[in-house]
Amino acid sequence: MPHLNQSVFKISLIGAAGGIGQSLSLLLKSQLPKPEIYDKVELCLFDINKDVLNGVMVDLSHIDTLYITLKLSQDIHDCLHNSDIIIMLAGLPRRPGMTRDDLFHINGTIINDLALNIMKNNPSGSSLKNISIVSNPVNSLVPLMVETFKLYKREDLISKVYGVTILDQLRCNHFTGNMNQNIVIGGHSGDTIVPVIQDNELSDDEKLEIINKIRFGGDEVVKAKKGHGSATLSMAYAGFKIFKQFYSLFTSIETNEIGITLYHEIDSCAITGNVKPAILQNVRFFSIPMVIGKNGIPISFNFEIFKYLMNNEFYAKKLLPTCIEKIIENIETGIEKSKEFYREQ
Ligand SMILES: NC(=O)c1ccc[n+]([C@@H]2O[C@H](COP(=O)([O-])OP(=O)(O)OC[C@H]3O[C@@H](n4cnc5c(N)ncnc54)[C@H](O)[C@@H]3O)[C@@H](O)[C@H]2O)c1
Ligand SMILES: O=C(O)C[C@H](O)C(=O)O
Repeated sequence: MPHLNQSVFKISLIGAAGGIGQSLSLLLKSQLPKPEIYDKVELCLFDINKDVLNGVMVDLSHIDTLYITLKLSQDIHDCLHNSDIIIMLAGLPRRPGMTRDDLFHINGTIINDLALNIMKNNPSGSSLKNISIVSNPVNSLVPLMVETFKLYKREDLISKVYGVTILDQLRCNHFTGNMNQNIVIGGHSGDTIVPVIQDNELSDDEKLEIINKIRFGGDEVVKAKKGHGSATLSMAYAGFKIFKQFYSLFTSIETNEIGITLYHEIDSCAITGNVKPAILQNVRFFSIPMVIGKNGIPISFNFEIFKYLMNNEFYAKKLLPTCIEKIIENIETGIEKSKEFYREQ
């Protein structure tokens, strides 16, 4: 709950000096509306690249949304302490020829450190409501963080961890030329991305052509940037859509729940809603439409789309089994690594 005197809603951006970090900071500082149940918003920026971060901070500070203050954190503890939303953008982006899984070795270590620091700075009962992971590989980093919280018996944090997969939805809208008809579920890399194209006019081959454009949209950007990183601008725009929704959930009076599609643990026992389909029996994490309540935790998952998918051979026999095989492998990679880190600590 906000404090009575000058209550502050704190958003922490880790990796704020990077390509996504700069653009997303701009959108948050310039576009977030005044909070209704807090007096002000603090955008807390952290990055190991202090020189760039300082420049970004000074630059952004001239934007005249006076109810949003900026803070450059010198250390991660200061940035995470008393946070309401933590947005994780830190880590290596891909270069041409790399897969997202190739980033796991380095970004996995960064995520593990972050998980330990989140636990240190946000005791049970703290204001923390949301931890969103943008860094890649999302499919493995989310399980790594969730499992770390489990190993340290911080169950209070588990359901607040989300993987940001919305860029695939934007690409789906772009490549199909349709904003509302098709949803994207699964994970966030190659075959684990499952755009559900419900257009009876298209043959399976025509659908597959569009699906592959969506699946490899990230590669298209990496190639076009010629070694200068991966998607940053479209990611910042996509991320802002999600964070604006979370912000409204937590800071406005009227919004009591939000409907959103994110990568999350789908085994949480506290969840009600329609039953997890049999085909996902061994899948612990998946991106699926869900409803999130005021405390930042899913109220229900919506597996409705599986009725369509299981009656459609193209999805039931081809796309889903390949997605599931790969996503289970990615999840295992994250979980095994968290156990390895735990044993070493
Ligand atoms: N989920 C998605 O859809 C999606 C989309 C695009 C990019 N990404 C991923 O997001 C991540 C960031 O991408 P980017 O283009 O902004 O990269 P970038 O290299 O431009 O920025 C990353 C920033 O992280 C900082 N950093 C590195 N280690 C850190 C640490 N331990 N603590 C704090 N800061 C640290 C760097 O100094 C840098 O400023 C990458 O892993 C990329 O693959 C995900
Ligand atoms: O492709 C990447 O490595 C970045 C991101 O995951 C994307 O989909 O653009």
